[in-house]
Amino acid sequence: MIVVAGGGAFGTALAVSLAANGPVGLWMRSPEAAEMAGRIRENTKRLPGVALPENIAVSADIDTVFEAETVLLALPAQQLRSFLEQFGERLSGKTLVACAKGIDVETMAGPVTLLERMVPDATSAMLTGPSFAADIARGLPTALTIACRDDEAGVRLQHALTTPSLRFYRTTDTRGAELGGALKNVVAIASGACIGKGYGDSARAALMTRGFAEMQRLAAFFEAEPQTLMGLSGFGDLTLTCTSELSRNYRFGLAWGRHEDFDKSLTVEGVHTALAVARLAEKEQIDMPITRLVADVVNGVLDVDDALQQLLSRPLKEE
Ligand SMILES: NC(=O)C1=CN([C@@H]2O[C@H](COP(=O)(O)OP(=O)(O)OC[C@H]3O[C@@H](n4cnc5c(N)ncnc54)[C@H](OP(=O)(O)O)[C@@H]3O)[C@@H](O)[C@H]2O)C=CC1
Ligand SMILES: O=C(CO)COP(=O)(O)O
Repeated sequence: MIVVAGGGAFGTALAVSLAANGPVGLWMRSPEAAEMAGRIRENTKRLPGVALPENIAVSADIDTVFEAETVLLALPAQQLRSFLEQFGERLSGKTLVACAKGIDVETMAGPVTLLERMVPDATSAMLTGPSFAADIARGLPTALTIACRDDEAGVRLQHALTTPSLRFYRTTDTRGAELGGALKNVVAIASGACIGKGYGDSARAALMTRGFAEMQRLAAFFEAEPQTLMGLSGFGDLTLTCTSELSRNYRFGLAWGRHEDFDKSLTVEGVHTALAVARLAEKEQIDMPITRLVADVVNGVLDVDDALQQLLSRPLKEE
């Protein structure tokens, strides 16, 4: 049986979709939340309004994760390392699929890299691509990427995870998949700020394009395949996240641009990823001005208005 570890919006939505194929487990860390979701068949805190099919077994017992052959790890990127520190040994030999989009601030590693380092004898993969939990849970058509270095395991996962509404494309380029998924969140914050500030759609298109150039530069440094960045996990997710108010990263940027508060309990992966990538880019001398400015605003070194102005007044150069 497949077990989804992490009962947030995304984990719950994936479990709902996978339930169309057969029984699936959903592990939540909170016994109270698991008990309630199991009883009323709804995850009211993280994915309200979506009924949980009867063949989803909701549990807070971590043994249900250890008993599964395939585990989808649907935790925020900054939580994955501590989860693996705690439980990694019990996950060896399994197929582990990271569903987080971000770069760990402490180690500057993406989710698959963390899995490979911390559970070396597992088969590590990543599920990514343009997809809102709300859309998946409603059964709307969604195309995703499954990235796995071991292509045979990738084929198995592609078939096991495909449902009538979720369609998986496959790649062995895990590095490109994790970088695209992480970096698009940073550009989405900048895009939200641009719209929130009232700079308009043309300015956003420019930001998205220059942001994509940054993503490609970092990916090239890590020898990721250029076509991965052009695909669902890069360009596809960048487009979705920079243009939809369903995105928390985009809405966080909108609030920045409007000088409004933002709900701190929401997961906004781009904030931490901007800090990690800005440090990495500085260390490796990679030109990533949008990421740098988002990180400067996060760190309180610049205010949003100054950051956007700096972007607009960069030296003239070739495209
Ligand atoms: N939501 C979406 O549309 C999409 C999300 N993603 C990615 O999925 C990842 C998760 O996001 P999402 O589900 O939306 O986030 P949510 O904020 O909805 O939920 C995060 C979940 O992780 C749980 N959690 C946090 N830390 C731990 C831990 N140490 N051990 C166990 N559980 C933990 C939380 O538990 P608790 O409730 O107890 O706090 C919560 O249920 C992110 O990387 C995101 O980028 C990818 C595509 C779409
Ligand atoms: O990754 C996502 C869409 O593909 C979800 O975006 P947010 O995390 O910004 O809500």
